[in-house]
Amino acid sequence: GGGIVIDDDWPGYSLDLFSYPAHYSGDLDCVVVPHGVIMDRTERLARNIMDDLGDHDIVVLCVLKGGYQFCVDLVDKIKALSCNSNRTLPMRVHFIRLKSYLNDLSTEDLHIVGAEDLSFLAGKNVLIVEAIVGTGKTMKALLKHVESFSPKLIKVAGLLVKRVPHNSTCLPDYVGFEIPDRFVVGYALDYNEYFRDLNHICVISESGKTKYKI
Ligand SMILES: Oc1ncnc2c1N=NC2
Repeated sequence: GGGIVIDDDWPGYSLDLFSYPAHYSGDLDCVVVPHGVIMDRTERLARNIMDDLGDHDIVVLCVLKGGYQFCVDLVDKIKALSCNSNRTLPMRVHFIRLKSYLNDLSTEDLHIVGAEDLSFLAGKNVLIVEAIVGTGKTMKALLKHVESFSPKLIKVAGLLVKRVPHNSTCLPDYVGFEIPDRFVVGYALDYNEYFRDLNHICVISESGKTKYKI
């Protein structure tokens, strides 16, 4: 399923109801997903993942940069489950870099850095962890690349899935939230490298886009 569905016409939470860095005041419109809700949803995703993949070595493939916070928290939740159950398994984490955004526009060229040799994936359960899936183009290219190293199976965990026009069918296997097609920042999601130090997932304001435009 698509996780927690946030409708297009939902106005979001007022920033006055939450704590957030003072240096971003005026740069954000609203809070879409508060940090606490992200953590609770991630805890349940961890259980679903363990139910499906918990029988064989897992290699987590963290897609940087935006995915690092979700990956840290998801791996922590999986570890917590592992040490409380007799069914434990070694889990490795590998980091790859996808760069495909300048300002808030997706650029055509997708280059995968740090994924040159993934031969250690052969025969493993691979969990690709990505913060946000839009058109699915990036995800599709990455899946094709990972498949070429013949893993035992590949699953994808996406914290956010954006409802975008002509989005490709490839939806993550584990979805945190389905959100409207608006540019969000926070929880390691950036706009020109800013807002990664924001805990909540928020919609950037027009003045914020102007302020940090490259
Ligand atoms: O909304 C977004 N915010 C940050 N980064 C990305 C987004 N969509 N694709 C990449």
